[in-house]
Amino acid sequence: MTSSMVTTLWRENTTALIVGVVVVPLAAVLYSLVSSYASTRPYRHFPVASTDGLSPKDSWYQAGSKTIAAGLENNAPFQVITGTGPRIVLPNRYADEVGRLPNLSLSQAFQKDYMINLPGFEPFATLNRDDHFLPEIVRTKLNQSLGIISPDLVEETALAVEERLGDDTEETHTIVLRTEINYLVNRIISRVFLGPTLCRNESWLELTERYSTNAVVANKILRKSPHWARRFVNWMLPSGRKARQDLRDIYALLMPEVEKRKQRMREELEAGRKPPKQADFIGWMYETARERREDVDYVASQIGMNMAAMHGTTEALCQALVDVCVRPEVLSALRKEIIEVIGPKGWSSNARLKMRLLDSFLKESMRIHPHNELAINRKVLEETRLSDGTVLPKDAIVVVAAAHFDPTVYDNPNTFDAYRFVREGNKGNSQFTSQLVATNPNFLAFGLGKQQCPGRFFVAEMLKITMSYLLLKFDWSLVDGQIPERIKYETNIVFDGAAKLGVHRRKEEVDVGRSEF
Ligand code: HEM
Repeated sequence: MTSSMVTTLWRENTTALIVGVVVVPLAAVLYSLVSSYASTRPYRHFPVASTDGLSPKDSWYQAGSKTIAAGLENNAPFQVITGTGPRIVLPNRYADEVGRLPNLSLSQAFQKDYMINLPGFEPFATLNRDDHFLPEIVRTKLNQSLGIISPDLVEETALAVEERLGDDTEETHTIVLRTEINYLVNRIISRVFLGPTLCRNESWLELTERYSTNAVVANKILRKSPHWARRFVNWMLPSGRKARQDLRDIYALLMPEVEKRKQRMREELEAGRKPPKQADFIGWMYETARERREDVDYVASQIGMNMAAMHGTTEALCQALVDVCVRPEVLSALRKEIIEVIGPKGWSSNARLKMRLLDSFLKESMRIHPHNELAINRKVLEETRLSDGTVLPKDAIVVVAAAHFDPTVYDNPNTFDAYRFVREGNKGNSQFTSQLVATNPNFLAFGLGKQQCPGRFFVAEMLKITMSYLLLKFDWSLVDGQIPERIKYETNIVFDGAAKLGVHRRKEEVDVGRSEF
């Protein structure tokens, strides 16, 4: 090798080294910083809300509700600065219009909030696919199978309640509210999605609960971390590591079942037979994916679906029980209605529709204790001009404020009135619009418009069956007169994990486990 060749080789190696060690990482960091800045920069033309002299971001994290209230004082669109970037908040009068706009996306708004590109968050990614794979299965397969699902709901509720709360105890005992209700809901939902064997498999129930807790904790921390550092933070975080391990364990547990069910469906479909009419979420996913010729991560999708179904239902059921404890005068009226409806023949397909007071009570409970103060979370896919001229920039995230406490919408909005929606249903033609499952700008617990919650019919059925059980078979009481605390995070509100309720077995007046569907 000549000396000039050696020099050239040295130069090239050095250049490669500089490019590899300095330029590429620097460019990556710069790119991250620029995209991080771009995604967190406030939008032009929308005032930024804050309160208590805090910076906008601290104001959002430390006083989310007050920040929203401060912003709404001018009754015009404004923005808040969250950990995942600015968000435009629209007063409630925009709800109808925003719900109907075609170029806004719920899934894309959630993709940003739920770190879908990071390892360990795959179930959130499947839930929020752009092609609406899971919501479509709920809308088509699940909702059309409600008739065949109800007997399973009744049976699993009976078994799970008896196992967890006991059947013959004479003493009042205390339960950790969220833990018990979450177990019941997970088990009942898993019965419908996965059948009677897996839904009683303790490893499945434990792992799904643990994964969702770890993933939610990790997500909260990641939202507060700088955009560019999230991949690294996720790698180091104990909750992130645990969530990834939980996920690996769930894959090991569920994958053989997925293969078995896919095989069964394949055989049915290839033989030209219609798959049997039964609740089987994996089978439904297989059928839908086959029609669309798509690849699906069945395990991640199943967990994503369980989480979507479990979270709101657990909070709603916990809240309903607390509301019963605080308002014992409503309890006897609720029991009377349940006995009248299911007493003669047990559960039947239209029992749910006949429980008008329970329906109104549950709706009032969700109105007055919303799980989130903001609704209709959407990403703007194309610059959009609203009817009053407000321009929503492309890629902006928008949300709409609820009107649950607006005195022009609800009489005495701060008073819990179990009969509120029964009365409303008695007026004119509003029997349907006053039901728990009805969505409108005045009641946003299930969102509104094209992407409103497709699981709400299933929720209504499930809540009525479980509440009937829990109210006829048990008396409920506050522990030391303390109303269980709810914790606010940004504008989300959830029950404290340590909150407790007293429970005492009572003699039910009718056999609440009987059904004739
Ligand atoms: C009390 C319980 C529940 C509450 C409060 C609740 C609430 C919500 C809300 C607020 C949304 C967003 C809607 C929007 O922005 O317009 C949503 C979406 C969704 N919910 Fe529920 N939900 C509950 C239970 C369930 C259940 C049991 C299921 C499944 C069986 C489910 C499946 C979904 C799905 C798939 C979406 C996404 C819809 C889409 O992207 O088009 N939810 N839910």
